[in-house]
Amino acid sequence: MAALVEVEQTKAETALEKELNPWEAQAARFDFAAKKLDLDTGIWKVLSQPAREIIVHFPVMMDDGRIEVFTGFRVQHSVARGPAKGGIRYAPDVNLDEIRALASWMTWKCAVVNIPFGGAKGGVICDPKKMSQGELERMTRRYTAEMIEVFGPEKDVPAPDVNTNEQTMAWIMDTYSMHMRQTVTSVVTGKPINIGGSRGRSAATGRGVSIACDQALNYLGMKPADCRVIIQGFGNVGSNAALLLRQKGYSVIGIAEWDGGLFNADGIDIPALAEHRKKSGSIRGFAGATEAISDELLTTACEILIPAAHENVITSRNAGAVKAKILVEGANGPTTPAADVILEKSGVFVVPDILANAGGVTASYFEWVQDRMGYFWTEEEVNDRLDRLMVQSFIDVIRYAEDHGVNNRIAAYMLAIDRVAYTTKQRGIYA
Ligand SMILES: NC(=O)C1=CN([C@@H]2O[C@H](COP(=O)(O)OP(=O)(O)OC[C@H]3O[C@@H](n4cnc5c(N)ncnc54)[C@H](O)[C@@H]3O)[C@@H](O)[C@H]2O)C=CC1
Ligand SMILES: O=C(O)CCC(=O)C(=O)O
Repeated sequence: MAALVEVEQTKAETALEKELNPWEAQAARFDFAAKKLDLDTGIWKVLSQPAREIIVHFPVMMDDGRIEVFTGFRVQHSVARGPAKGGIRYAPDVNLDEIRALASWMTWKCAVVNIPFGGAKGGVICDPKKMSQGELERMTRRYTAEMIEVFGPEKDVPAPDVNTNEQTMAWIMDTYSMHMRQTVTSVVTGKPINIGGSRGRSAATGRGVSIACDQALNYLGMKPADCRVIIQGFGNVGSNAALLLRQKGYSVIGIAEWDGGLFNADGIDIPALAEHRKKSGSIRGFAGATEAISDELLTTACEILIPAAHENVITSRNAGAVKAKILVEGANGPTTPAADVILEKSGVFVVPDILANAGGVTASYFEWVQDRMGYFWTEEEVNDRLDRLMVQSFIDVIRYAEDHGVNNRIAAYMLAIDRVAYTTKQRGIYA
């Protein structure tokens, strides 16, 4: 048994040197952190695989009368600490390895912020940009019906992720409730407020990212007024982080989107940009900044870089050119293990995804709690609790990094694995 771990851990160290897909990247970091923790071999085996993987192929009637068959996934990595929790994404390139990685990151993320959930993620292979609202609704409802035994307030609680939103969650909640013959609001989080959503949830991931920036600055002895910020992705996470950071006195000088970037050395008027995007559907053509090449913004001089779009954008190809002092990962898995090695050598302070973007699931936890007690908090109450939890989690990760002499990412994994392993052992494994 010990020999198996040694072989796997040597593999992990080698894997940290080359580019990996998100699931391999997760596994390499998990193995590396597990080795540092001297994790029991049996528990290592339990936590190195997802507990459940569900794949469904289901028909949807398209607007023109055609029948299309879509493939959907739900992966539950762990339910040791509570019901599985995690978002659902819609994109053409969704695949099982990606969903596996995202599910396991949810396990670690919930453990880092110490909320009573396990980890899951779902996805459907589709191109939402090419689908009507009606098609999206029918696809969402059928996907939910296929997952009716999988989802549940005590089993698995979905939330929004890339290309899904409050409306998607409302459809899931309604479909689930139809099958249960009663309204079950706590089956999803990230819902509209009038049907059991929480105040503060829609902006919570961006808010958490902004708190992570404040904490990093505090730790490094820097001030918001001296900070230029560049953000990749102006969706839920990126736009809310940008709005809040600007309010706090940071200067957001660059925004990178899939169809082009914007740059203004004096700072971009973010509320005006959000309004422009709402009206035109794109950040392009915004009068308050000059056009920039999206990929080049990742390596433009700034104090804080926030990838908030998707995985594997900071790789061994561009990590050496990153000029930011601080990398705050709004997206899940934006940095590859090979890039980690380069960033560490150049002294970039990394706030890893499983800490930096944990504000969303934390507010989801608050929403689930409020739904179950049927009593709702003010936005101020939600934000105060979120703030306290994010600050404490940041302190916990930094302390772990200092105590164990590891970087912040490995520290966050170690802290999370330690908590999940403890609970897994405590619950026992006999059926
Ligand atoms: N929504 C949430 O509460 C949470 C989201 N995340 C992660 O944050 C990231 C973004 O998620 P959301 O903001 O929810 O998704 P979203 O769908 O609202 O926004 C994503 C944005 O990224 C842009 N984008 C796509 N490809 C791009 C590219 N190549 N370059 C630049 N921009 C690009 C899209 O146009 C869109 O504006 C994902 O990694 C997601 O898993 C993490 C924690 C919670
Ligand atoms: O709010 C949630 O439950 C999960 C959000 C999510 O998908 C994530 O943190 O990656």
